[in-house]
Amino acid sequence: MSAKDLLQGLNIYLVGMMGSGKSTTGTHLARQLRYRYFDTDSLIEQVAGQSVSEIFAQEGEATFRKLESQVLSQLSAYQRSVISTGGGIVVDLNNWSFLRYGLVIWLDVTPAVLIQRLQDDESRPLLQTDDPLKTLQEILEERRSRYEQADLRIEVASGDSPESVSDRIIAAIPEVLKTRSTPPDGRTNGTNP
Ligand SMILES: Nc1ncnc2c1ncn2[C@@H]1O[C@H](COP(=O)(O)OP(=O)(O)OP(=O)(O)O)[C@@H](O)[C@H]1O
Ligand SMILES: O=C(O)C1=C[C@@H](O)[C@@H](O)[C@H](O)C1
Ligand SMILES: [Mg+2]
Repeated sequence: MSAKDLLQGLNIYLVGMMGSGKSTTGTHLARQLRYRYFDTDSLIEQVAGQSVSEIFAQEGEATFRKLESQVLSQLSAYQRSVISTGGGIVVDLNNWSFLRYGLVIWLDVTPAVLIQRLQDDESRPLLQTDDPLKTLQEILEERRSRYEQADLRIEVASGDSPESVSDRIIAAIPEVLKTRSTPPDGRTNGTNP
């Protein structure tokens, strides 16, 4: 049976640090699985009528996080969707009750690779610091235990293309589904962090 058939419509949530490739890989993965594709950052921008950076600057991070949780809760009503999340979605423990509706996949990328991808990118408000590499290292250490709650961890090296990452996710799905139990209400038994 194919990964798509085995999934039976289960959503896939991509989590990981900013720049880990959630949005880029997510579009490939959705295409390969013939799933819908959603990106929580893009949906927040549509709802707010502002960019992520503008929301952080004008409303503050707390407002952004509230919008992020709202968007995530609404997405859990869907099936057959790949959902690329914002890098910080794993921090609020309440968000895990929604992430657990699907299969949670952590794209694990080292800060050294992340910085190569993001160094000229001004669209990540949390990285507008004097030492973005150090900031990435600190944020990763703060969040690592949350990312580790994912059903699957995919280590991504600097030469791995988004297509190859998507292929590896699809190849791993049968094994991950075997170890993931589903109670009668359709939600998973995963232990929240
Ligand atoms: N596997 C890859 N190899 C090389 N470059 C990549 C890869 N995946 C993503 N990139 C590049 O890295 C940058 C960040 O990728 P992307 O926006 O997908 O990250 P993200 O995880 O969605 O970040 P954020 O949490 O900020 O939304 C983009 O310029 C993208 O083209
Ligand atoms: O890691 C983070 O906290 C963030 C990642 C991005 O996806 C955006 O959600 C925003 O820039 C914050
Ligand atoms: Mg993204």
